[in-house]
Amino acid sequence: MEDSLESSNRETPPSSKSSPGVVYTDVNIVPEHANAKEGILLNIESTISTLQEEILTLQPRQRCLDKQRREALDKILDLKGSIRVFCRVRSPLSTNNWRLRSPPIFVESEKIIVGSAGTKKGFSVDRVFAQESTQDDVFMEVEPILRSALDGNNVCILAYGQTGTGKTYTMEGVNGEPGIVPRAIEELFRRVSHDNSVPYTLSMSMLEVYVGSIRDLLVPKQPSFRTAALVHRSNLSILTASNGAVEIEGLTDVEITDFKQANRWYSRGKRARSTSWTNVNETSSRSHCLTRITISQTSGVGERVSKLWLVDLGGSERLLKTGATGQTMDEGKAINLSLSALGDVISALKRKRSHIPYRNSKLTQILSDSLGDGSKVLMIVHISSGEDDLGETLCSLSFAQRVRSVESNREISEDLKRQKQTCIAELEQQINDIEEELENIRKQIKRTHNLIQEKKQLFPPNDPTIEDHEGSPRSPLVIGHGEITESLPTTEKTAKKTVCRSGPRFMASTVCSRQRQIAGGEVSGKIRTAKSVSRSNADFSVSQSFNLSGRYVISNLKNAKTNLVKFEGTIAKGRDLLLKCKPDNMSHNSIDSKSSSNKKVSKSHPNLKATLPKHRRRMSDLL
Ligand SMILES: Nc1ncnc2c1ncn2[C@@H]1O[C@H](COP(=O)(O)OP(=O)(O)OP(=O)(O)O)[C@@H](O)[C@H]1O
Repeated sequence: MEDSLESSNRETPPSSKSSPGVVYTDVNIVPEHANAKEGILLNIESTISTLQEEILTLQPRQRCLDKQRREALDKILDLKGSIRVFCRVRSPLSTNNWRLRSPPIFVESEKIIVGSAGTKKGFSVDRVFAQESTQDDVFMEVEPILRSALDGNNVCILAYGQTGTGKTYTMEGVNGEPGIVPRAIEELFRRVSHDNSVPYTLSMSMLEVYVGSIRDLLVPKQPSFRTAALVHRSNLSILTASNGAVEIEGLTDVEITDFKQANRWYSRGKRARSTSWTNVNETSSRSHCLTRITISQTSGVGERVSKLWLVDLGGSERLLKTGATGQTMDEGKAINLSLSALGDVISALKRKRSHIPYRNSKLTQILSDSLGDGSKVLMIVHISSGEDDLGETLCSLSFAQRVRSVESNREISEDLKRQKQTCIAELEQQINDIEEELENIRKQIKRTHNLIQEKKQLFPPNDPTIEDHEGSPRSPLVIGHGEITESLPTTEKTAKKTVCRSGPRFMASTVCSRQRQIAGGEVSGKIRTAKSVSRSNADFSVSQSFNLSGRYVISNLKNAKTNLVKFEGTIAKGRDLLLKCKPDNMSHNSIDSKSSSNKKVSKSHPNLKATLPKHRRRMSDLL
């Protein structure tokens, strides 16, 4: 038997010993050399396939851990309560020698005691930030709720309080001490760029509710827009879908791709806010300012959209004290009315009333899908520790108490409180452990990806598919002059890039743009029939946005299709030729790649969320 094999080997002329998948372009290359190279190549192919399998085994674990993390976070937020109230105290507003008097406010970690006229009154909140608290301290407590927004829940963070007590300071911050909004955006980007398991798209809108009207703060300022835009920005109306989802007609919604860009938009919005001078604050906000970050994530089960509302409420004020007259007084009255409506809504939600009075103000109407079931609400009540502000401080704390009413009515025992805290601490530890393991998995996946890339670099970067496409058939492996050319050009990852992500992750088309692209004429038709004072402006913006995103998506799909045709053709040839060399490996690779690239195509066709608004304008191209 051995003899016969040996003799057959001896008898076989060198040329016929070559693999059908190998072309010798240099006549001087001896077949043994070629065989050795072929062996190396197959070895590399096999290593790549092992590495790819390694990634495939890590990914389910990653998903499983992520699910466990979400569940633990949900439990924490449930234990803490879906509507929470913090209180931030600042030094007295008035400059009247306040240091000489004893401050009327004493703070504990979850309680504020106000002493007045010989009596003391205690108010419980979820967390108190004393005067010396920093922006970091506040953000640390806020941060977990942001994770909840990334997990798909609607989240609402509101700054409430007497005028001049630091609401804008907490939300916006000042130079060198950024507030919650910029920090939250930065944190979202940090988390999103870290998480390679799900593609996210973020977009941003800003509006103010000013004396009962809604104004778009991000409306573009190009001269051609000016007249229409001025009308438009103060005449937005609220639309509520049958499932309760809320949208604001014609509100500018910009896709944000990184923190810097988002910050530029945020600065633009801040500049457009209505502020004026009052006795207590030189730049008093005369409106409620709402920043909305829309988070869309695409996973195997479809698209999930959540909203993060960051709200700097107008100051609650005693009109006499602020010295407001005329327009400023009207603004103050409007602010007070809508704050009272907000208190009613939150209180009704806490008491699980069947009727929630959302429609009593524009503010509560806008936030109606982000205050109720499944949403997380955080209200930061601001107070001044000055004696002169005692009246307002008591009002604000009573408001806080009302918002927390149900829980504070049945004060839980110390024992139960301790148990709850232990449980929360355990869950937090669990989350930390999970995040540590997730981080290791992410690193491992990244390392493996890099290794795959390194292995691939052993193949020169020629693109054999181009020649195939042009009718010059090419064998999958070309060995000549010591060169090794990769025959299977497209890996799972590059296929994914071509089809799904020809731009950076955040540049992926948004739900709305994709929806518009598919719904096409239907969308513009709907917008045209919508009642809007600046209808022509809205139409223009929408169609402009549609054309841009439509062209972008269509060209991507065309490229993807062409690449797939090339890819499949090459794989078929490669498979036929290489099956003889190493059938198992090759068939496995090619089938894998093919099915995964098919998946990418269907993935690039988004699973549309029908309830999403079709009228939002995307202006990222204007930046
Ligand atoms: N905790 C704080 N530490 C330092 N400075 C603060 C703090 N809180 C507020 N300030 C400063 O006090 C001034 C008034 O604060 P801010 O404008 O944030 O109040 P506000 O509650 O938003 O008022 P309004 O309701 O009138 O808009 C600002 O100059 C702000 O920088």
